[in-house]
Amino acid sequence: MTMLQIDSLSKHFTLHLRGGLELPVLKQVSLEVQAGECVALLGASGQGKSTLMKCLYGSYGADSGAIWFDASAGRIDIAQATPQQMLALRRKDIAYVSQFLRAVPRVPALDVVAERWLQARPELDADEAQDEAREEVRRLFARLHLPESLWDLPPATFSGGEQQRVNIARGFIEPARLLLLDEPTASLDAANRRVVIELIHQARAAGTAIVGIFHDEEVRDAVASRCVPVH
Ligand SMILES: Nc1ncnc2c1ncn2[C@@H]1O[C@H](COP(=O)(O)OP(=O)(O)OP(=O)(O)O)[C@@H](O)[C@H]1O
Repeated sequence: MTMLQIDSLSKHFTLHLRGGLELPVLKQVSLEVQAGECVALLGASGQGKSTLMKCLYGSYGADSGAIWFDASAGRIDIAQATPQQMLALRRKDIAYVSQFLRAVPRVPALDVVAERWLQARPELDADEAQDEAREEVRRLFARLHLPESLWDLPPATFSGGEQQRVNIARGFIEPARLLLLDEPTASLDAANRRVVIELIHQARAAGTAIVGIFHDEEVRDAVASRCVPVH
């Protein structure tokens, strides 16, 4: 089943500090991703891999082209989606794991991740379901070897690798239809890289379509079903 269909997507940036110079970044990119596939984006630094990911997450608009996504509420063109539609997609259907954690200050790591589990279940009473959500998160934190002493603390002061694991937990706690992974293992040790590889295999088996940037070749070889150059 085609989960994502990118049709002739183009995007440029206008460099206002350089007299309005136009920098074309994505030039007629087309790509189809099936449910259960993991597509690794390839390309030298500056070719537009992260820009493409941000277009898929709806953070950037496009100049032309379409991003057809098979959302749970029906097919939608992400390139044309309204901010409200994008927020709804991000609550349940699309997850994004970037290298850096962006979390609301002072919220404990457990709740940063539990929030995603709860958002995907709007039918539940958030107060009543809180314990179940936290239990799910505890299991995943333990699997990712995140020290228990950190679970109730806000992640702002965590190390890079600890923050990345909170980010990974948030991306994987709830199976999304589309999962975007931007260097998910960049600051992890070998044991945690293996856990992330397992999580990616599980997500694929559950039918998630994955698009990722993996500079680590071993990880890329272990998880990608296909590699696609971006230029
Ligand atoms: N918001 C922006 N405004 C202007 N130029 C930008 C912006 N974001 C990215 N660019 C430029 O677009 C090009 C593509 O950047 P992008 O981050 O997508 O590359 P990348 O392939 O992900 O690179 P890397 O592998 O180094 O992360 C670069 O030349 C970059 O300078």
